Amino acid sequence: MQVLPIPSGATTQASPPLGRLIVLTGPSGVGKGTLMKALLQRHQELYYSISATTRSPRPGEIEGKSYYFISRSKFEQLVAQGEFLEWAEFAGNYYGTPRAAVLNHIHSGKLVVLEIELEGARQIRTSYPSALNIFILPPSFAELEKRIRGRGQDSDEAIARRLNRAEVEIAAAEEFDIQIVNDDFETALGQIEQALFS
Ligand SMILES: Nc1ncnc2c1ncn2[C@@H]1O[C@H](COP(=O)(O)OP(=O)(O)OP(=O)(O)O)[C@@H](O)[C@H]1O
Ligand SMILES: Nc1nc2c(ncn2[C@@H]2O[C@H](COP(=O)(O)O)[C@@H](O)[C@H]2O)c(=O)[nH]1
Repeated sequence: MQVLPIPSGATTQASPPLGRLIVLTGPSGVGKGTLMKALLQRHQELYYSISATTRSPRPGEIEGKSYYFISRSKFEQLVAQGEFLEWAEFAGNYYGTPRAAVLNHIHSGKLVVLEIELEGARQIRTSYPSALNIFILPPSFAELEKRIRGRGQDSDEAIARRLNRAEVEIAAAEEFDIQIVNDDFETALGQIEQALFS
């Protein structure tokens, strides 16, 4: 399995600095996407990997910007072709990180950020030990449920599936390099910035 090199800190003209893979994971509804959006607004040098999914678009989501929305058969074909860096089934749909774009940006020296669920984050941790893995926690389970419901974009059934899965995901937080509680938004964002840039 291919392992991404870690930036050495020492750079020469012959070998430009290599980028790094950053993974943001945590339960659905904890605020990963909102944190990611704010991070990308503040740091335009970051490259955000757009995932492929078999989930239907939510109102306002844009093809090629929010996700690449594809059929299950197309997704399975891409899996068979080795086109994903990682992939997983979550709450009844497939999600995956397109491999080529991520590797190209890493090799051109970018910090590449992924926002993915637990199983995919575990795959990245195994395949790319040099990746920085950040786990986002809610201040409480009740607040997590409030946020998922308040988002108002999933059916009751989808919310129930996500909350069931959230218990398993939260129990895995310590597997990752850094744990950040997204209680006060600006504090959590500052902690992510500190992890990335200091
Ligand atoms: N610190 C915070 N305090 C209160 N609400 C928050 C906070 N951070 C995010 N939220 C809200 O929580 C809801 C869920 O956030 P978001 O969609 O970013 O979660 P997510 O982890 O990306 O979910 P998913 O993994 O399902 O995509 C949104 O309505 C968002 O505005
Ligand atoms: N393993 C992967 N998980 C991904 C990817 N893209 C998004 N996700 C995660 O899926 C859930 C559900 O997302 P939603 O948009 O339906 O709410 C959430 O935890 C995302 O972070 C991916 O490429 N691989």
